[in-house]
Amino acid sequence: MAKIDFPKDFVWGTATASYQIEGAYQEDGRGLSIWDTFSHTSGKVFNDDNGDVACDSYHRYEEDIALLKKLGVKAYRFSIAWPRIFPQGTGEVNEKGLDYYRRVVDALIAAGIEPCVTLYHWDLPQALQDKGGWDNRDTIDAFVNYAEVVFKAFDGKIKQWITFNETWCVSFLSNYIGAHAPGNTDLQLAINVAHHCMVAHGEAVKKFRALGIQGEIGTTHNLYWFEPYTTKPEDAEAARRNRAYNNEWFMEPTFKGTYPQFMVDWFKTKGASVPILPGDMEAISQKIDFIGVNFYSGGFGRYKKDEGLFDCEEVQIGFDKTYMDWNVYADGLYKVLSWAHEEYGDTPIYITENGACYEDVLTEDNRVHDELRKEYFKKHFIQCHRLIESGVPLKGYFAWSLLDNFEWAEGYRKRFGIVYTNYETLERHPKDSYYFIQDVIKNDGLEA
Ligand SMILES: OC[C@H]1NNC[C@@H](O)[C@@H]1O
Repeated sequence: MAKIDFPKDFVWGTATASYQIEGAYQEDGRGLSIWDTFSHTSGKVFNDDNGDVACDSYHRYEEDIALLKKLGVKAYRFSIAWPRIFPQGTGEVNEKGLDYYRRVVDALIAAGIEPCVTLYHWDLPQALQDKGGWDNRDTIDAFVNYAEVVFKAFDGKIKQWITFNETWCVSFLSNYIGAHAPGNTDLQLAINVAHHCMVAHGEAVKKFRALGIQGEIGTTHNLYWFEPYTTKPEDAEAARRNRAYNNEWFMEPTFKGTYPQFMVDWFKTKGASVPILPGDMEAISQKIDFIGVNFYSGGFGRYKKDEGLFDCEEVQIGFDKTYMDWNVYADGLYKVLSWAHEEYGDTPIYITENGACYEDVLTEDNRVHDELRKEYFKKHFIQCHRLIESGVPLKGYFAWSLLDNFEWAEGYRKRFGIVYTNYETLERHPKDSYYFIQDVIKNDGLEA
């Protein structure tokens, strides 16, 4: 065992999202989001769980910030709920909604913690969905209007801005696979949504620059590492399509202003095409100050005719699995970020989410001995160090998540937190993984 050291300026943080932790879904003028509608529709979410109360962070944010301070993080990534700022998506600003985030941001700064804010982490105002949501290009302007109000309200206080979280989830998971809100299952619709979200990202970056807002802006994509199970060309092609679904489809437009042609051609065979208007690709590929990458897993696959969207089937090769049935594939983190750096250049990278879900047991003395989650973090920290050593501009890491919270369609049964949330009492109890990360931060590294 030897100690591996991280740079002193490496940014350690944790991440959450508004709908998953805040609760208070009708408080202080908040409008309904698509996730209120989806979770209140029976059968959509495990156990018909919803985010009405969640972790009640709307009222308990000071407890959360005390946990962050004790953890020793330099930054805290959270998202702003668009429906708190614009209950109807556009129109009248709800000052009480802004006031909540003013309280959170001021408390973080007082605790010496940098706020890192995601503008869109999936809670689209239902009023906009009623007019077509992200399929309607008007939503692009509504997003930029919302972004401008928030940029101006927090200019000089929030210095790291993320436009979108996981545009793949907003588009394909929510509008083709249908597992997330609003729950559509149409490939062309999903491609439209992905495109309009990326245009909205670019237009918000242009607005950020035009207003001269202090700080840095980027976006977050969830990248996945997926390799061919054999050296057969058909397996390589199938795996490449499956990987590009999460990766190139979003990274190519963001950094090169074009869609990957092999995927455009593939989608054409499925009867779908990208609704590009003049200026869209130039907007999408606005220079960004950093790229956020959420990484959880990866795998291996091979060609199988008519299997899924890409004639590709996953091959199980014996990875350990998390409670989400995701492969524990830490090498995949090294591979995907090395690939991103090689393909897209030296834009600084932040891992804006990484973490694992396991079945946690709270002991009589309110401890959670989550050895598997500690192992997961340790394996991925080692890969982060390997990436830095290899010259990849990895600048920070945000553990998902600070708290057990509303895990979307899985409801509350799936726990990702380094702090256990008792959903009956809303008490928070740091898990062993919290203390593990606290040590890593304190010592700028770990024994590996
Ligand atoms: O599934 C775990 C996380 N993945 N990325 C987006 C977050 O909102 C999820 O909880």
